[in-house]
Amino acid sequence: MGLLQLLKSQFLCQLIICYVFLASGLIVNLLQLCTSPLWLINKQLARRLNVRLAYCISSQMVAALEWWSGTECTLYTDPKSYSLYGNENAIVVLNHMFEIDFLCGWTFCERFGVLGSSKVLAKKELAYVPIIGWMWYFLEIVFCKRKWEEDRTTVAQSLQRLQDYPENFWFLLYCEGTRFTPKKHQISMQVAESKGLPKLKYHLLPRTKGFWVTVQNLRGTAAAVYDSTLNFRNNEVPTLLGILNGKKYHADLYVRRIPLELIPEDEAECAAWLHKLYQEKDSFQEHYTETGCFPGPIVSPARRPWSLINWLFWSCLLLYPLALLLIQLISSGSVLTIVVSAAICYAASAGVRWMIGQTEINRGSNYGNKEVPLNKN
Ligand SMILES: CCCCC/C=C\C/C=C\CCCCCCCC(=O)SCCNC(=O)CCNC(=O)[C@H](O)C(C)(C)COP(=O)(O)OP(=O)(O)OC[C@H]1O[C@@H](n2cnc3c(N)ncnc32)[C@H](O)[C@@H]1OP(=O)(O)O
Ligand SMILES: CCCCCCCCCCCCCCCCCC(=O)OC[C@@H](O)COP(=O)(O)O
Repeated sequence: MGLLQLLKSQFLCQLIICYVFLASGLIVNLLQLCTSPLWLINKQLARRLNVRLAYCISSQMVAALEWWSGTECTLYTDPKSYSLYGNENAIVVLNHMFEIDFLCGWTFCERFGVLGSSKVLAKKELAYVPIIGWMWYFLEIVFCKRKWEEDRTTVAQSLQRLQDYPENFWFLLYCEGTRFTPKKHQISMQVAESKGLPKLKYHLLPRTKGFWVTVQNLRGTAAAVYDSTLNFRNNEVPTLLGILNGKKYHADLYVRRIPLELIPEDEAECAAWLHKLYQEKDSFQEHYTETGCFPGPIVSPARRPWSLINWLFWSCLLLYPLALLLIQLISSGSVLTIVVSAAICYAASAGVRWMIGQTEINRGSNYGNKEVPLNKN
């Protein structure tokens, strides 16, 4: 292990990174809150400001992936489509198998200049995660309860609000609705069987309603669906804790651009189209397992310095007062102040650990875990 790698694996370094993330995140959340009156006066300006403020938070996590862990991300795509990435609105359909798949998604957003504005159809529980969830509120992220009776109107309304969004955005949709586990896979394949659909090996059966409602409400707003399939080299199982430890991974992403006009408007036909798409995605994963690469040419965009610059900016801004505070604390010699400060540090690190826990599959929800009564036709 090299000296740098040893340094990266030190708890103190990770604590400092988390402190910068936490403190800057709360400052940004506060600034976002201050933009509230602006929404009434100049909504488009408020949106543009929030895109930049959100970038300050999400790009720190991207910097951790790209610059701290040195994780490499390779893009397999058609060079003709490549020039359109970042220059149009798009719906991104991604497989949901890895704890850091959202972070790899963010990395590609960063490389194509749409990180601050990118959106997702997210489970409601994530809205309450401090910093990220609060940031999403100001980004007009679409939340769902994963209860169609309630979601059908709220999701459609939230999507319609994006029709005049002033910046290009990518809208991420995990059609599987939850992360892959062997049990969820087994149950969803029972559902597939009962519906007469072919079995999938690497994906859960996609939930089609969210896709249909998204496509219908973003017609005329988004130009295409980016069908994206992600995998990691050497059967790695990447985690956010691994990233913080400085572990380097290698992500491969295969993206196909599908113009929105090609997607059927009728709900049943749209659902059948999505099922076919997932069968194709499954075959790409099979190809990856067998050959170690996706089909198609590699056109990888280089990482940009902005996420690193943003990170260094916040680190300089926040580490200096922290150092002063520590010096004052130690020189004060007050046991009570030291104990209280240690307790605050402990609470903050427990809070960050809880946030990291939100990304862990073994702490995931029970959605898709329950056997459903099947009507075999
Ligand atoms: C490459 C570049 C990347 C770019 C990245 C861009 C942006 C990044 C931005 C942000 C990154 C942050 C990432 C944060 C991640 C957070 C993500 C999440 O929170 S994922 C969870 C929430 N999202 C979804 O669930 C979306 C998919 N779900 C749907 O679309 C659902 O339909 C729904 C709208 C949520 C409604 O769900 P509900 O369960 O109520 O209804 P359904 O109709 O779906 O379910 C009933 C239906 O399903 C059948 N069924 C039953 N059991 C199963 C099962 N186990 N598997 C599959 N199907 C099942 C059942 O028979 C019913 O069938 P039918 O429709 O025929 O009646
Ligand atoms: C600079 C780096 C500092 C890092 C330290 C702090 C890290 C804090 C990280 C908080 C991240 C919170 C964002 C959570 C995004 C989780 C995405 C996700 O994958 O959600 C799962 C859902 O899709 C499905 O849920 P399940 O039904 O599988 O359950």
